[in-house]
Amino acid sequence: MLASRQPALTRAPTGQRRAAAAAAAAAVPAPRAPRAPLAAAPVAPPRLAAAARRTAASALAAAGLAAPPARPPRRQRQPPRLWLLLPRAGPGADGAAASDEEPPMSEEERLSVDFDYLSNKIKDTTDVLDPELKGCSIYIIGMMGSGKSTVGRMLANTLRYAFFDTDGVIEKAHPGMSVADIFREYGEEYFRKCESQVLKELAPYKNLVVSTGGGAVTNPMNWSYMHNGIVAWLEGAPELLARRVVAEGVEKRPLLYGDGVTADNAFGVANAKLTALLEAREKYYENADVRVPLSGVAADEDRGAPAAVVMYRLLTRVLDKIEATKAEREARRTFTIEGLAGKPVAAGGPAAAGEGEEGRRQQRQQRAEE
Ligand SMILES: Nc1ncnc2c1ncn2[C@@H]1O[C@H](COP(=O)(O)OP(=O)(O)O)[C@@H](O)[C@H]1O
Ligand SMILES: O=C(O)C1=C[C@@H](OP(=O)(O)O)[C@@H](O)[C@H](O)C1
Repeated sequence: MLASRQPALTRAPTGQRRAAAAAAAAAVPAPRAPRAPLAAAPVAPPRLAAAARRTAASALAAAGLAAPPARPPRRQRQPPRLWLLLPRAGPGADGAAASDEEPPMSEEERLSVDFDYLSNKIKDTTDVLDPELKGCSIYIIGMMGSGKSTVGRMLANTLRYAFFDTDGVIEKAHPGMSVADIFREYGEEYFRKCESQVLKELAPYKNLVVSTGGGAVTNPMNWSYMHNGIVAWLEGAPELLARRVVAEGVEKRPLLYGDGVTADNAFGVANAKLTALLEAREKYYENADVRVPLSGVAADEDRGAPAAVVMYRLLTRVLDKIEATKAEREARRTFTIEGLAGKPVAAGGPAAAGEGEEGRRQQRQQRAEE
């Protein structure tokens, strides 16, 4: 097995190392066969995909995390019940009821206040995206507090994917220790090795949503793992992120906490550190396949868009990306040759323009036009 051939967590004390290796082995079984990178990867045979789903579910159970619900037939799916998270639509939300004085509600605002509207949009987008994704995993990157874990969990439920949070997996491999404890006890370098190991072991699997730690993007090896799936960057202003991490308690995030941080200066310190970190890391985040803005409109301007809206934005951007990639591939496959009266020709020349009777008819017509 991968974990036993290659000690996963090399610097922990022996007892912990054994526990960590066992947890890592339980969390991520060895891949059966090496996988090609995403762009070239064929869809896994159904049995392999089902096996990956099963192993991911049992890995979750082994890690003490809730397994995703069994996947019901697509047609029986209900939209997620999110109305506790979002205010119900007010007057004017349906556009028609808006009075003359009220300006019409923008699409973005409507998504934030009209649960039924958002819910239908999520369902429609998921129905189109699902067959296009073909089980391709999604990796979520972004700074601390951008909502990677919150949105990732929601996304996994929506896509019926298994969910992994790299910080969470590392904590499970170190029973009783938080990320902050691991930083304090073994140092950041050790933590980064664990982070890489988790990404490496998850990389061969499909049907996963993986929320990464904010610093995972700085290691180039991690990109080689994450590029087995689609990488989405949750992009938000440091001030918004600082408000969130302070509200949650900065002690949880060792890079924002330390001597001299008090309740009074926590926001200022977090804001300054997040600003500096973002400046240093932006060039890495920019390698993402899709960028998902966190900005909110109207009443959400200060707190950012609700998590369900962020997830919807992510879904639409992933779909756009897949469609753009397909169109690009198609454009590369067909091109025109001067003198052929602007007729598109498939890659490989006129002989490859088409197959069967229609292909032969096209070739006859091209020859006649020449
Ligand atoms: N869209 C959102 N709107 C409001 N609060 C959010 C949103 N997304 C996340 N949060 C809150 O921000 C904090 C950090 O979120 P989390 O998902 O842990 O971020 P990350 O995993 O990127 O560090 C949590 O308290 C979470 O509840
Ligand atoms: O930005 C970073 O370097 C870190 C982000 C944290 O994860 P979140 O982004 O989930 O807070 C965690 O991995 C660790 O504290 C380091």
